[in-house]
Amino acid sequence: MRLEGADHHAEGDGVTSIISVKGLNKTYASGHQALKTIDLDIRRGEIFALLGPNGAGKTTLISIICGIVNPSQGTVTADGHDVVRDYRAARTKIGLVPQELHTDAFESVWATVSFSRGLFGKPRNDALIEKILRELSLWDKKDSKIMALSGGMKRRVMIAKALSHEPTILFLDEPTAGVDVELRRDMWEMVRKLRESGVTIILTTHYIEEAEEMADRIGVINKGEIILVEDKTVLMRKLGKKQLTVHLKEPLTALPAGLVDPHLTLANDGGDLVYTFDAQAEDTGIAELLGRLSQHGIEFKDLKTDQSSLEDIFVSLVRAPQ
Ligand SMILES: Nc1ncnc2c1ncn2[C@@H]1O[C@H](COP(=O)(O)OP(=O)(O)OP(=O)(O)O)[C@@H](O)[C@H]1O
Repeated sequence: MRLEGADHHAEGDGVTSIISVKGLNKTYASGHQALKTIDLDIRRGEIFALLGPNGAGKTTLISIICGIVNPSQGTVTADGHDVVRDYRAARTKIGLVPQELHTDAFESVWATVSFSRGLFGKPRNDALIEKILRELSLWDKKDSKIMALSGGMKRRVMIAKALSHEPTILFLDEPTAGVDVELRRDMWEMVRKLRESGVTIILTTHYIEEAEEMADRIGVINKGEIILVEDKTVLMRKLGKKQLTVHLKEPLTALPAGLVDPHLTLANDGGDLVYTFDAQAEDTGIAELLGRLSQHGIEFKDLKTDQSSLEDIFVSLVRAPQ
């Protein structure tokens, strides 16, 4: 679907940013500092995945951008509007799909979605609601009561509601939590279609595979700080390691002295030698390793290489001492 409002705001370096977060701090009344000086730009038209362990501050950050929680310090603009000073204008640019599905179970899909548009003070637009429902494969359910829908359909209704006032920014908080694999793939497809229509999408997820599959850029938040923002492909190239597993003919109880190397470990009760190397390096060291194995009379049955996943990268990032 084509949504309006594609006016551009320069980010300075030529890339246009739709959300700009500057010096954002949040300390709750309890004294807990949930966000520590966050600076973040979301580019217009991208799918941005925000990853972080439980309690890292994802919900706090999203809630501030959506104007639900007030910042202690700093500023946020959403599509050119300050989210505090210009709350109403900023809020109309944003659609939020929360994790919990709370809609009136007794209402029809049509009524739920069109009522939501009205809440933003937008005039009735049946053609638009029809378009949204068709895009989300909900059109034949338009007269169904929400309670009669499957979990996957209810989620679509939440997305339709969030899109009903034609936002340019869509937040999806854990869009596929508790959804089965097939539905998850459908959801990914739908999110891609939305992006093609010009909506900027920010999603939080616990399924790293989801970020790996969908995101253009990835931000990692840990203990209230953004510790990394990077293009997904660059991130995986830069931080990704490869592993070569050598399945040995005869298991080893220990590495021979001449083979001791920080990149080499024994696994699988001595049946495998695991060599970790930098896939980007000019010389991976594999040829030399195989030479050394033959010098020590170590024979192998098979070789296998694996690329570390985004999950491995994420775990190593949030575990690293800050
Ligand atoms: N209203 C509040 N008052 C006090 N502390 C809060 C409040 N809301 C959140 N926190 C605390 O702020 C920190 C960040 O919470 P937040 O919900 O933003 O994290 P999160 O990354 O979204 O976590 P999750 O993945 O578990 O939803 C946590 O330590 C949380 O306990």
